[in-house]
Amino acid sequence: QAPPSETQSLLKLKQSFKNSDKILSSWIPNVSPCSGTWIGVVCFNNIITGLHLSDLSLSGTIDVDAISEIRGLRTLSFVNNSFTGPIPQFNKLGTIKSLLLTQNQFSGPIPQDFFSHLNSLKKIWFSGNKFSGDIPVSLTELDLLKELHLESNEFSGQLPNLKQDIKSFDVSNNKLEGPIPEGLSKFGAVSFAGNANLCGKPLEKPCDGSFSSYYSLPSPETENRYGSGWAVKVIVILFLAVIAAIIFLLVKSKQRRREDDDFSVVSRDSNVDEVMQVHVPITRASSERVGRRNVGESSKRGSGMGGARTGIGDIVMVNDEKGSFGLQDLMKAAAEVLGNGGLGSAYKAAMANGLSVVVKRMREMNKIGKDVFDAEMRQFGRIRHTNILTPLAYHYRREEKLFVTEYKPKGSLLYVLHGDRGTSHSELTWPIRLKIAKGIARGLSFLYTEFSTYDLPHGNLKSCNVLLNDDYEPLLSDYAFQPLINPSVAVQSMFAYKTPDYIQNQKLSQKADVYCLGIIILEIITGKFPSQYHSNGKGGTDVVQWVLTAISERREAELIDPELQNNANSMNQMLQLLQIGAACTESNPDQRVHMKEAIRRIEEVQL
Ligand SMILES: Nc1ncnc2c1ncn2[C@@H]1O[C@H](COP(=O)(O)OP(=O)(O)OP(=O)(O)O)[C@@H](O)[C@H]1O
Repeated sequence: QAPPSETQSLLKLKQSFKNSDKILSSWIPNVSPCSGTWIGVVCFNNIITGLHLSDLSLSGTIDVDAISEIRGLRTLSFVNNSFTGPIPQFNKLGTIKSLLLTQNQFSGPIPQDFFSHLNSLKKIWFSGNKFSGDIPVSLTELDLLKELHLESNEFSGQLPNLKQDIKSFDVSNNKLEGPIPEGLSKFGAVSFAGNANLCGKPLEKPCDGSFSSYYSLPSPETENRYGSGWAVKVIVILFLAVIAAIIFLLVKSKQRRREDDDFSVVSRDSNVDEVMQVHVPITRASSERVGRRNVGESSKRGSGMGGARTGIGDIVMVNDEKGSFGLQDLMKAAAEVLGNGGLGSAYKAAMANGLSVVVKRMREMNKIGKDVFDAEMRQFGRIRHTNILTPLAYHYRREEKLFVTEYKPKGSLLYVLHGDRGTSHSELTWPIRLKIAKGIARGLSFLYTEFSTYDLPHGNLKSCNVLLNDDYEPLLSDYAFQPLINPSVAVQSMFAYKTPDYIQNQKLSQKADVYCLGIIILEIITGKFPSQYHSNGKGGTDVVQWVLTAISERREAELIDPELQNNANSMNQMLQLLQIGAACTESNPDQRVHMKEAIRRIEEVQL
């Protein structure tokens, strides 16, 4: 039991939030916060060690005094909520190790001495807010700091000289300027991208004379040694280099403006944008409601200027097994909105040559340079496996990337399992469901070889990312994206980040993919929509908990989808698959089966 005073503190904290009555309805006085029922409260040996209040749409104020009364608290997460205003006084929480505020609307400067008494801090994630002003210099005092994520804010000024042994670092997309301190130059250029005035290693932009104030001027001794003639030569060379850089940038920006214009048809069609706000993941009818339209029709600018100037080069084909197409073909295609997922919006384009494709506008991949993106896409384009959806083409712009795949008329496993309960659903017999489970396992086995060095060879495995061929052979999509996506967005939109591994310990390994596989298996066998797919956990069935309880009470048979009842002879095999799903969703990743073992066990299940 947690001390009663700490229960009171949490209830005080709850009061400080808006709308918490519903969202934190599980926080009630007569039940211990460590009973396992209080949403977001993490305990170890009945000591409250973490508050993981992510993805809950919380807003209002945060009663930091109440939090400071919880003595064992080490992790505080408010990731992806709606808090606004200046940073709360978290600097009162002297023993905190992880402070995660990513994706809120916090704004304004952070006091320079904010971190001075937070000596235990290891992880600071403030990305995706509106923090401004200088990055606090007191960060340099945090000896234990391992992860610092400040990307996508409005920080300005110079980077402090951080000398700690930081493992994960990102300040991209701010307004920082000046040289990158030597201790930080070990991080890749993507960690600094989107700051127009940063210079030095690892950016390709050397610090020129305009930043001379950041460097010590040559000492009189050096002056004497080389003489003033040497200084004049350096100044002339620098001057010429600056002129050359300006000409280069002018030419580049002209080119970029042209690329932007070329793509105006697809990316700036205001009507398409408007309807793409609607999230329509399950019913196919929803796309029909939105209606059909020729994408090129609604934008004069696009059908005119874009059409005349663009060539096939605007779309880069990485796999031409279905034939080649260009931007013009896409512009003339009839478009239907399919949905607006976490990584971007998707629409179907039916081209005149009979080929229908899905164009996915990927948001928040702006960390990636064109060359790296091109190399990744070409690697994806070379994949040939029965259970993997190979992309056809891509389009790269700085602010937006498009990803084109073949349209699969049967839709996703999510749609077939839970969508309009039409004929497709009744076709989901036990043999078909087992075929789907085995196909998913084979696709994963392939990805685990092809992307074996990735932390997350899939990373976004869920039933809407399992498409079905006409014969129900499954095809995995949206795989291996993690290295391409801005971390703050990955946290919000990739399903691996919704696993207990990440929610409780902010750690991700290949075991997170195993957990996601487990959810799909339980979904296939129970026919239930997993509550895990909702970011606030509301709606659907908590399949993991339901299966765990039923197995411990030896009521497994009740879990099988009633629509599979007439496959009674295969009951043992269904229970065998259910047990694999349960093993994959074991909450402790160390005790969870490995992907290889899970795949082997799925392959063993007989009809
Ligand atoms: N190639 C495809 N053929 C047919 N339907 C597709 C195809 N690709 C995606 N879809 C469907 O279009 C809808 C929108 O897809 P999208 O990938 O944008 O979002 P999502 O899968 O719901 O979420 P996320 O972005 O997290 O993967 C989904 O229902 C998906 O199953």
